[in-house]
Formats: sequence, structure tokens, C-alpha cells
Amino acid sequence: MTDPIAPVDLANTACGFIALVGAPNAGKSTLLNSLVGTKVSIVTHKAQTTRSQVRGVLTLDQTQLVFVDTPGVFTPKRRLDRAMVDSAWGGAGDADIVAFLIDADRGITPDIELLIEGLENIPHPKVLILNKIDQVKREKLLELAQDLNGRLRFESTFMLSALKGDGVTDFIDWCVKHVPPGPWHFPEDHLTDLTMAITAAEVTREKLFLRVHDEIPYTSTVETESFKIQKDGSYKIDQVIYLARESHKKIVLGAGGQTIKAIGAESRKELMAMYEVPIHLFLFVKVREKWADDPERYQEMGLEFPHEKK
Ligand SMILES: Nc1nc2c(ncn2[C@@H]2O[C@H](COP(=O)(O)OP(=O)(O)OP(=O)(O)O)[C@@H](O)[C@H]2O)c(=O)[nH]1
Repeated sequence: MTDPIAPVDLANTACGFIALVGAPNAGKSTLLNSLVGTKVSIVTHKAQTTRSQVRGVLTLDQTQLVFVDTPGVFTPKRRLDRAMVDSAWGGAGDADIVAFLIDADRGITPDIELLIEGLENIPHPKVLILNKIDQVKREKLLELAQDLNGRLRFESTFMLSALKGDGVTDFIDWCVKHVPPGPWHFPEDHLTDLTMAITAAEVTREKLFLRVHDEIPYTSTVETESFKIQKDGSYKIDQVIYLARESHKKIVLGAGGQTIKAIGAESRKELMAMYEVPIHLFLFVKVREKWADDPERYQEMGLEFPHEKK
């Protein structure tokens, strides 16, 4: 932990970007939150929750570690999938260190094969992280570590539980020793690069993901249209949930508006706890059949719009 009394020697700082890369559901967002010590990236049990890069910042004495949560890598089918996978590889390519995160319980899946192939072309130092050790026998962990170390060069292998926090400090300690000298990228008290408007949209998207029918999360998106700090210190937030089908609207609204009310209440509660001010949250639902082909929506999500392949 940073000693608040110790002055920072600005001529002797270190700073590095560490990309967390892996298949969907490996636990990247959970690990990012555990590393930073607070929730900066949304987490659900559903695959493909993270859609763009989310940076979480941990500043310890002279060293700043910038962990980059990336979307899971899988074989893309739709335009949005392609944008997410491109964003993940962009995160890996821009980092100083790439941490390859594996759900040790699932082992080597076709997505992992895809990742191994892609990571072979990334020259940065890599570490292997076997996650979810709370669910896996030691024998299986050792076998996996041996297998993966035989296929890619890793500087180190960590076995941890992002959820329980076991082993996370060892990974932080390693990063502190291996990031390059250089100026900090973020002010000392910053925890993430996400704006409050984007964070608020992400929190609502998480609640939507957790509440509704399986298909809807992948064909919906949430945007904050307006985020105002009121004179009394409260925040007034207007958000739009974009849906791709008229039939989804009924599901998201629920009987007598019950479902959307519950999503709004859960999101508001979390945002109040996060910002410690009263929150006035207004959710609107819009059906835009082609939102996933609209460049503006990608810009809002922090993604490059992938043009059709020729
Ligand atoms: N038991 C166990 N579950 C975990 C652990 N880490 C993450 N999970 C769970 O795994 C699921 C996926 O976690 P996420 O952090 O959203 O995974 P992700 O890799 O960011 O997923 P995408 O957004 O699909 O890329 C959630 O239900 C987490 O609670 C762990 O160490 N142990």
C-alpha cells in the first residue's frame, strides 16, 4: 500500500501496462477488480460481458501498474464480435506485459488454441495465469501449467483465485519488479480511465445482463445520454437501452414495467454505493434493429467500427 506520508520521488518512478487476455469468462474482469481493490469492470456469469478495454490503475509507492481488462477472445460471428476481439488483440499489442488468463477448471478449449496462435505473434513478455484454483485440483493445475509452458514462452506462471483473492498479491509483486522505469500515466488517486458516464452505463448493462433472457444481452447496449451533477450534489443520469428487436422490448420492460424497474433499482443502488451521493436514474428503451451496424454505437462503446471484409 502507498504510505500517504512518504513523498514520491518523481525522477524514479516506474509504470507499465499489463494486458489481461483470455477466453470469454476466464475471470479477467474479476481479476482486474481484485488487483485494483474495487469494482471498475463489470462481471457476470455470462460470456462476453466485457466489450472494450477497461483500465484499472494500482499505484504502489514509486510504481504505477495499469491493468487492462480486454474482451474475451473467441471466433467472431457478428460485427460486434469482431470489434471486441480486435480490441482484445489491440490491448495485448499495446501492453508492456501480457497476462494470459485461463479458466483452469475448463482447461484447453478451442478459444485457448486461438489465443495461443495469436499470442505467438506478440513479442512482449508474457505470463501465464491459471485462474479459479478454488475449483480445481492441484494435479490438474500442474498438468495445465506444464502443457501451456511447453507451447508458449512464459516468464512466470501464477495460480490464483481472482474471486477469493488467493495468489493475487504474488502477481502484483511480480509486476512491480518487471514494469519499466518511466513517468506515471495516471494521477496517483485514479483507479480507472472510464468516465462516470461510461461506468454508469456499464453498471446498468451488468444489471440488464443478469436480469434478462439469454439472447438479449448480446443484442443490446446501454448508453448514458446525459449525466448531470445537480446543485444538491446528487447525480441525474438518463440512459438508453438499445435493443435489436421489437419483441425484446416486452421482455426488458416486463409485466407492468416490473423488469426495467428492477434493473433501474439495482443499477441505482450500486451507483449510490459507488459515488456516495443520491442518484436519480432514468432508463429509456429504444428499438434500433441495426444498432450493431451503426458506427456511432461503437464509438460510444470505445470500439473501432469494423468495416465489412472485402
Ligand atoms: N470460482 C471462481 N469463479 C470465478 C473466479 N474468477 C471469476 N470467476 C467467475 O467467472 C465468471 C466470469 O468472470 P468475469 O470476470 O466476468 O470473466 P471475463 O473473463 O471478464 O469474461 P468476459 O467478459 O466474457 O471476457 C463470473 O461468474 C465470475 O464470478 C475464480 O477465481 N473462482
